[in-house]
Amino acid sequence: MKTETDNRVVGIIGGTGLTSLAELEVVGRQAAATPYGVPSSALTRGSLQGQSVVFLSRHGNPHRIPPHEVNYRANIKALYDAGVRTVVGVNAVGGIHPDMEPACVVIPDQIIDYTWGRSGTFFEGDLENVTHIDFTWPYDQAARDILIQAATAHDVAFSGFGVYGATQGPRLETAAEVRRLEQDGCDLVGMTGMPEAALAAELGMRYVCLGLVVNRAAGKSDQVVSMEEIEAAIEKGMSGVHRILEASVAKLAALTDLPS
Ligand SMILES: CSC[C@H]1O[C@H](OP(=O)(O)O)[C@H](O)[C@@H]1O
Ligand code: HPA
Repeated sequence: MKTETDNRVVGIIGGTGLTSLAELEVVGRQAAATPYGVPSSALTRGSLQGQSVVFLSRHGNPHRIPPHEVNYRANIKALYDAGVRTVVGVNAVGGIHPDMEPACVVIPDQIIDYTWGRSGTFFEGDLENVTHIDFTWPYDQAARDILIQAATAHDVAFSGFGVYGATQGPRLETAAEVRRLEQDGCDLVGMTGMPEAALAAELGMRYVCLGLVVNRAAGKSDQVVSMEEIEAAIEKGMSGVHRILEASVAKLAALTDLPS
């Protein structure tokens, strides 16, 4: 597996419902190691629509690692070391905004972090300079535009905006917690968006979230959240995620100027 820097390699982090990428023409698998430990899964390098891609399964393959125990630093550093400079984080999310119905794709533009106790920075220890990265726009706008164009061109129902509320999990939220998230301005809720996005930014990588709404958030429908509902939405909506990924990877790789 190549390890030199290659801006043209796109990293895809699969989440719930995406532990592997069946359409990837696999050329190699690497059990990577980093100073922060081992990533959640082996890195799978392959070709997607002719584009060089590295795939990593956030919760492991099979899915065994809960959101609060994911080694986000190892995942991002392993992708970086594999030459990835643009990352698509695929996330299952709960819909808070009325338009965010199950099986709808969402490409958020903002995030609020409610997680705690996670190792959320590469800047620690004996540093010569304390570093405070700019994080005004957590998701890369050029990459967002590419995903939005792909969703439009391929007739995938999507929302091209939204504030992702990142909660600690692994339990789902109470209805009151979701009301508070809504009052804070959150449109969708998930458990893994942070610190993943911030760590990618710390390493100067482009990062974008491709969300799939798998349930209405707690208290936002007549029913409580069930795994059956979530599995049905994944079954229905994941094909749209695959279509967007296939249509986007080459364009994402062509984004050469990395964010500062
Ligand atoms: C009830 S599913 C919750 C699980 O799904 C999401 O994971 P991911 O973002 O990796 O797709 C959510 O964050 C939770 O980890
Ligand atoms: O409702 C939710 N809350 C938090 N994380 C989630 N991931 C999928 N659905 C949800």
